[in-house]
Amino acid sequence: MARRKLIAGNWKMHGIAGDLGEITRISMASETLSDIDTAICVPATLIERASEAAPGFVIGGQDVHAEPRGAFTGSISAAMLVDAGAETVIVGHSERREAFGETDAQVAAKAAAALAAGLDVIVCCGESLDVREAGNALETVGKQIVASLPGEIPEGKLSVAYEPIWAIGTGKVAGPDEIREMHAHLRGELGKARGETFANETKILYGGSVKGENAGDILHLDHVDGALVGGASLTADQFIPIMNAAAR
Ligand SMILES: O=C(CO)COP(=O)(O)O
Repeated sequence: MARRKLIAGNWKMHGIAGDLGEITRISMASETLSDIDTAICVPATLIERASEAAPGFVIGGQDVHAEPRGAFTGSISAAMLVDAGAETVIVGHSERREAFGETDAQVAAKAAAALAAGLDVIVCCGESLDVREAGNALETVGKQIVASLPGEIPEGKLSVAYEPIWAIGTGKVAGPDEIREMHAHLRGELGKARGETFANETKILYGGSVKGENAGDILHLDHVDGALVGGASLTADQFIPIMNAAAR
């Protein structure tokens, strides 16, 4: 089954209004690549302006609260993201799991809230270097992703991003065999947990030091349906070559 590739950028805590030109340029390039999907997940402060700067281009958030409203200082609800113009959101990024202690169950609740508001969701998973070196990466990440999925998942609304923590922002990329093996394992686990149809339609993205120079080698591996890109999503000059590699 052919899954459309998704190239999603995660700006993390980078970007102010003066950087929106990068999104405009990325958006214009995406219009020429009709076979792939593209999105940029910006800081919450930029969602509305990025949506206005690039009409028709998918802008996303980087986190969402599981509750619809309430006394949660500093948090953003799914409805607020939609109101600002977001169409997708990342949940369960390892930086949030590590820095804010987010559990699989909390990630699943966030994903459920986002889906209920009509957002697409990218659920992240990935192992630490210790886990990889102990030989437990497949088992750990397989369990993590299954436990991070919400109960109800409308068709085509959820993607998974496999991001080995040791490859994020380090310039170290997982090897082709490691990526292929993990993605195949995750698809198998998704199949066992949610059925073959769900497993086959769910995009599994790779993330961790993806750049224009390595994207072509990663994006056409079996079971790799796109990329979640950090540093190289911050400028059009670096992001567009990754989009082009996906479209080849
Ligand atoms: O964490 C990532 C994307 O969510 C990956 O970041 P880098 O591409 O900067 O390694």
